[in-house]
Amino acid sequence: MSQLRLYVTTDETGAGQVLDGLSAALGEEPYALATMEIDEKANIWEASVYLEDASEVAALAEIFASVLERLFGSDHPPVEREDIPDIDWIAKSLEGLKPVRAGRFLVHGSHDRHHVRPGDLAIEIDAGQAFGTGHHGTTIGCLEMIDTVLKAERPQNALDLGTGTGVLAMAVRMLAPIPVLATDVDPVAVRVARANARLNGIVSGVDFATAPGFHHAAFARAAPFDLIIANILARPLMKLAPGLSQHLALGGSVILSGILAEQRWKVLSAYNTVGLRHVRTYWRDGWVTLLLKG
Ligand SMILES: C[S@@+](CC[C@H](N)C(=O)[O-])C[C@H]1O[C@@H](n2cnc3c(N)ncnc32)[C@H](O)[C@@H]1O
Repeated sequence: MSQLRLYVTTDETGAGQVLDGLSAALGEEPYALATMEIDEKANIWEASVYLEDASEVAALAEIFASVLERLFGSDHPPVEREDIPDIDWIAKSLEGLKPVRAGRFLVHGSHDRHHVRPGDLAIEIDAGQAFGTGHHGTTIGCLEMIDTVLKAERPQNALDLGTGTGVLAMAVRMLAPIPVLATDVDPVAVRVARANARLNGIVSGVDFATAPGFHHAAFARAAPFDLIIANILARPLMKLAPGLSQHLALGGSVILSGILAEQRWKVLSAYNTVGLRHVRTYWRDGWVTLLLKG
């Protein structure tokens, strides 16, 4: 809904007096809409009232003028009007999300399609109800690690545990035409991931399932996995270590993220216990992404 602003420009004392006067005249509730706009450098003080219903503007302007007359006499500064256009705040916040490069991938919002260059593996994701726009250090770490692993290996299938927006499952699928199982404990994330895959032209090859950990029939059907990626937090990752190793093919690769640098030894120890060895670490913004081998 667009807004209107009625305001008067005075000095600091005057603006304070006008706000007090408006407060008394309008009562408690509308006063919530009365504010002070200050440009201290230019010494401009504006007492304003915002309203959303244009039909109230004449009545409000009259009240405003009577407050000014009482304070400053008939020669008071004029009440001015500003029409404030509608702003799509969601679109505005998306504009702030710049495209992210990680490995050969470019993760971008729909507003940034023009940044895609020939040769980019472009993944389009708009910020929404699931984690994974590509901006977090853990997602970037996983994308870098996926790129590294798929340059060196040819896995026959993959699991993306905690898929969020589906960004990692899509990344795998863009580099390797293999079946991918993408799961999340959150049904909303699964719905978002499925929609994102379709938006990116991935209409087959990725199975989505809502599941906490490994509790879903889809795992039994698809396991063992040659590549498992899990960007969850350190504590759940440690709990998932036995289940994860049971679903990993012999010699398979595991990418783990969501781990703060200081937590990495505990996570590595939990995975050493189930027979995985550490191969590589990627650091980003205080987060680490680990590559392990079964
Ligand atoms: C940090 S986000 C990662 C999203 C995306 N994979 C990425 O890398 O940007 C973690 C996701 O894991 C999901 N999750 C957390 N615990 C889980 C569990 N035990 N089993 C499956 N998914 C889980 C959360 O709902 C969330 O969507």
